[in-house]
Amino acid sequence: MSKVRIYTLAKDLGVDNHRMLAMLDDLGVQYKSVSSTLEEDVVETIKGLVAEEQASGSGGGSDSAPAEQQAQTESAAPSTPAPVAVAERPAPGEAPAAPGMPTRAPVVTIMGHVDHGKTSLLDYIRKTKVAAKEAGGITQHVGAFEAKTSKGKIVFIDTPGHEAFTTIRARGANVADIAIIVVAADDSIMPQTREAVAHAQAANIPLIVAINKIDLPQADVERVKTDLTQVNLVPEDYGGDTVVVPVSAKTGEGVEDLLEYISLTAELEDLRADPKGEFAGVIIESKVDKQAGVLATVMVQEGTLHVGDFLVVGENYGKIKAMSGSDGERIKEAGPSTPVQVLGFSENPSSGDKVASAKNEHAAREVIAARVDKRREDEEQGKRRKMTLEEMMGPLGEVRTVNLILRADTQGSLEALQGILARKESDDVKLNVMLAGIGAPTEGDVLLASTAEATILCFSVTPSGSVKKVADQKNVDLKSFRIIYELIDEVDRLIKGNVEPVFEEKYLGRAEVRMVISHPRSGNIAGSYITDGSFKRNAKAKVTRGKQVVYEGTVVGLKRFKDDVREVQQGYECGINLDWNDVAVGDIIEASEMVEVQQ
Ligand SMILES: Nc1nc2c(ncn2[C@@H]2O[C@H](COP(=O)(O)OP(=O)(O)OP(=O)(O)O)[C@@H](O)[C@H]2O)c(=O)[nH]1
Repeated sequence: MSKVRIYTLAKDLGVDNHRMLAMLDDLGVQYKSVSSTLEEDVVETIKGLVAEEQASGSGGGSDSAPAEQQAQTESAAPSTPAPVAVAERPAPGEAPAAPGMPTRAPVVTIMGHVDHGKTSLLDYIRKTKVAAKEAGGITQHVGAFEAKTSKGKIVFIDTPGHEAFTTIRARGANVADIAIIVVAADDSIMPQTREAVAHAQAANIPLIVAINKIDLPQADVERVKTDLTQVNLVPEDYGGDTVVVPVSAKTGEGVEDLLEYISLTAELEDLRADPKGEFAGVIIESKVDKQAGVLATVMVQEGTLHVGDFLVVGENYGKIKAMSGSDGERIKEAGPSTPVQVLGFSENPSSGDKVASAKNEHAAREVIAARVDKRREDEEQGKRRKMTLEEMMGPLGEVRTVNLILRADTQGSLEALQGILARKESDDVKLNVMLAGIGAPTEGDVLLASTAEATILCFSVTPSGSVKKVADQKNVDLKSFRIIYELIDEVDRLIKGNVEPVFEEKYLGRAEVRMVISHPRSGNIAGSYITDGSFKRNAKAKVTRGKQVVYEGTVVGLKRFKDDVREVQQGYECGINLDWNDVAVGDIIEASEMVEVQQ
C-alpha cells in the first residue's frame, strides 16, 4: 500500500481534518500540513481508532465545514433585524473566531509575475466554476466572483496582482484569507514572484503556489520547486510545508486540485463569521456608471447586508437602493464572504475603505459627525504630541523588529548587504528583510512598507519621481545610497531606535584676519593666523567684526602658501576662503563643525 495523504484519509473515513490532526497529535505523529503523507502503520492505527469511536458512538464523525459553509452561503442569508448601530469591528481574521459561529467561504487573491497566467487562471475558474446566470443577469467585472466547487464556495478577488491586494491592506482592511502565487513552469521565480511572496507574508496569510503552464513542452516543475527554496518556500515533497500545485490555465489540468487545496487550507484556517452579527465590509472597487451612478463592490465580512440599509464609508454615507451578486443577479440580502455590487453611494469610495452600516439616515449622520470630530482631534494631537521613547522603540525588554525592504542593482550587492545585515541582529533587535529585490523600488514596495512600517533602503538604484512622491504621501522612509557603509550606518541608526541622527555643533578654532588677498577665481581670501585650535575645509564659519557677527557661512577653501590643504593648526598662517567676499582685516573667524551625537 502506498503512502496516504492526511486529508485523503480524513475524507475516506468521514472525519473532519481538524479531528484527524488532533488524533495524529495524540499519537505523537509528526506532519507538516494536512497534505503530508502518512506511513501505512499510522494509517492502520487511525482506522482502528475511528472504527472504535464510531462503534462507541462518540464524536469524531464529520461535522464537515464545507457542507455547513455551503448551507450558509447558498441559502438566502438569514433574516435579521436591520443593524442597530455602527461599530468598527476588527476585520475577520483579526479577532479570534468565536466557537459555534458558522464557517464562511474563503476569499482568495491571485498574485505572481507578469504574464505567468494570473488572469488566465482566474478566467478558467470563472468560466468553469461560476454557475450559469439566470435569464436577464449580466456578467460583469465587479472585482470579485464566487466559484462553486464540490467543497463549497470560494470567493476570488478578480483584480490580480500584489499592488491591488496591498492597496486594500494599506487602508487597514484585510480582505483575502489565502494567496495563490502563480509561477510559470517555463520561467520559474521572477522579480514579481518575490514581491508577491513578500506581500502575502507581510499579510500573514497562508499561500499556495500554483505552478502554471505545465502543458508547455518546456515546463520544468522540478526546477520551479527547487527555485522556490530561494524565497524560503520549501515544497512539501522537499520536506517543507509549502503547498505546491502544478496547473494549466489553458487545459484546466490541476485546477480542480488547486481548488481542493484552497478548501483544505480554508478549513484549517477555521474561517468563521456571524451572519446575524453587526455588519462589516470592505470596498473592493467602485466605478461611476453614467446612468446608474456610483456602483461599489462591497465584500461582506460580518453580518448581513440588506437592500435599504444605510452604509457609512469614511465620512460619507449612502442608502442601498439596489444590490446584485457577482453574477449580475439582483439580490435582497447578502451574508459573509459575499461580494455584492451596491447602488446608492453618492460619492465614489476607494478600494479598501471599510464599510459599516447604520439603522437610519440620522444614525449615519451621527456616525459621520463623530468621525469628523475624531479626525480633527487626531490632527490636533498629531501636531502637539511627541512620540514617547516606548512608542519609538517598543516596550522595553521586548525583541524589536526592524522591517526593511532592500533594493539593489545586482544580486551580488543584495547578497553582500544581506550578509552584513545578518551579522547585525542582536538579542534585542531582529532585522526582518521583507523583500530583497533587484532594480529600483516600485509603488508596490511603498505600499508594502506603509502597511508593515518598513524602511526602504536602495543601493545603487534610484527611485523614480512618482515612487518618491507616493513614499512622501504615505510617510514611508525611502533612502538611497551609493556607498554600502552609508547604508549600513543607516541600518545601525534604525537598530538604535528609528531615530534620525542628532548633530551638535563643535567648536574647532579661531583665526585673526591679517590681510585680504584678492584672487581672480576665488574672490577675496582672508590671509589669517590661527590663534586657537584648528581650521578645516568645509567647516562652518562665523565672522565677528568688533562685537558684531557680520557673517555666518562655510570655509570653502584653505590654503598654505599655494597649496590647498584640509586642515591648519594653531600657530600657523593660512588663506581662508569663505563663501563671502566682504571679509576685512581685523575680523575674527571662528570655525566649528557638526558632529553626530551618539544616543
Ligand atoms: N500554454 C499556456 N499558456 C498560458 C497558460 N496560462 C496563461 N498562458 C498564456 O500566458 C500569457 C499571459 O497570461 P495572462 O493570464 O495574461 O498572465 P498574467 O499573469 O495575468 O499577466 P499580467 O496581467 O500581464 O500580469 C497569455 O498569452 C496566456 O494565454 C497556461 O497554462 N498554458
